[in-house]
Amino acid sequence: MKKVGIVGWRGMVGSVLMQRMSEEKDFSLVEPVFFSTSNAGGDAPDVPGASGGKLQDANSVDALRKMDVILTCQGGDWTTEMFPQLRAAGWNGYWIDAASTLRMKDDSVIILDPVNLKVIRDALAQGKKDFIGGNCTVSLMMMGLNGLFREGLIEWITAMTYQAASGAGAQNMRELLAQMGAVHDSVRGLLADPASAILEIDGKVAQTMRSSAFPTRHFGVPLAGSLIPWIDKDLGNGTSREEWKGDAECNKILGLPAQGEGHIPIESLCVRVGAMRCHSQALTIKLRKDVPLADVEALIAEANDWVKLVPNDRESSVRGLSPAAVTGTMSVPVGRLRKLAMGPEYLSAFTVGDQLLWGAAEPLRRMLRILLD
Ligand SMILES: NC(=O)C1=CN([C@@H]2O[C@H](COP(=O)(O)OP(=O)(O)OC[C@H]3O[C@@H](n4cnc5c(N)ncnc54)[C@H](OP(=O)(O)O)[C@@H]3O)[C@@H](O)[C@H]2O)C=CC1
Ligand SMILES: N[C@@H](CC(=O)OP(=O)(O)O)C(=O)O
Repeated sequence: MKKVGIVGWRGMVGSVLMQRMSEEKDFSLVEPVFFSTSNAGGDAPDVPGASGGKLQDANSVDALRKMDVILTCQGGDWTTEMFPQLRAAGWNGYWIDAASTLRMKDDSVIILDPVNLKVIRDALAQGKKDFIGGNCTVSLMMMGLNGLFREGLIEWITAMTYQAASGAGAQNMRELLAQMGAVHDSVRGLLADPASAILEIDGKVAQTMRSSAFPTRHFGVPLAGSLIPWIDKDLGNGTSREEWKGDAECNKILGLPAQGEGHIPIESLCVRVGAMRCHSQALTIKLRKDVPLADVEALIAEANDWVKLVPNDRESSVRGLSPAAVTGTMSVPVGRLRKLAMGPEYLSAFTVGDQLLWGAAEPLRRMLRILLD
């Protein structure tokens, strides 16, 4: 059995990964070895098929190099620190990672097997060893539009995103809830009185959100009752790093060139909203040709086991196409599909997905399964 070193298992993405690996009985197929950056020597978690044992030191090259596979959700800083040391020490195992650090390196493959299994298999055949999970927004968009990508029908895309607090980390999810609570607390009395004036309530809410006592340590600004129209670093050219990833990662996942012929331009405007762990995206798609809407729907619906076509009517959309409906599930609904007034090649779509499942943990555990096949 392959020795699989699992790093970052108690973090937010790691916990979801552990959950999914348990559900799918992945632990019984490998010899799992758990690592910690903070508690080496402590008790390893109990998992089906491998109980007991002690946590190994995630900062020890000697301990890590005994592994056949390293599966990490520990974060980019740890990858930056440990990955080069391990490879320099001659370690030749498989590296499966959630962090963005190595995604765009020539030697690495961005993994999303329902979309790019061929790219992954070709890379394995070439002896590549570094397999990196994609950005959550990109992976979810590609799961939803899998059928159109597969048929080569997409000329370009613009994505307007509505990204959940979880994408910024566990502390940010907590802060969003603290902000919601602070807003509610500020008008609790007025809300209890049915005769109170809505403009007074609204004024108090605005005052609370703008006050220095409002909990904004992690987001920097209010998110509850508001939104944040910037995610990740400022690249200095009017785009955010999150927006840059849309184009760069999507093309790399598909094995397409970074620019020029064959490249699919993808423009984004990425926005943080007060959802917990589901990213949503409004997409405008330019098709390479006029394809009947019924054919587009069929291609989307049949592309993989998780995409779900939502009829473009009010009731189906508000019930089935929201973070509240999708959170904690593997489903990637796609709806609001219609041709646009700009011409028969222009299509609108809206998609939602859990950014900790298909957006982060799931592609990693599936990559491990591919290695075990
Ligand atoms: N958040 C997201 O949406 C996504 C994240 N990723 C990537 O995944 C990586 C990990 O992200 P994420 O899971 O959010 O990181 P977390 O901060 O939740 O966890 C990372 C590590 O922090 C340590 N830690 C310290 N205190 C705690 C605590 N109280 N509870 C749990 N862990 C703690 C743990 O290491 P130890 O046990 O060694 O102390 C843990 O493995 C990042 O590289 C990120 O870029 C990728 C896609 C999406
Ligand atoms: N940046 C994403 C989350 C994330 O971790 O992305 P990446 O894996 O590309 O760093 C978000 O905030 O929603």
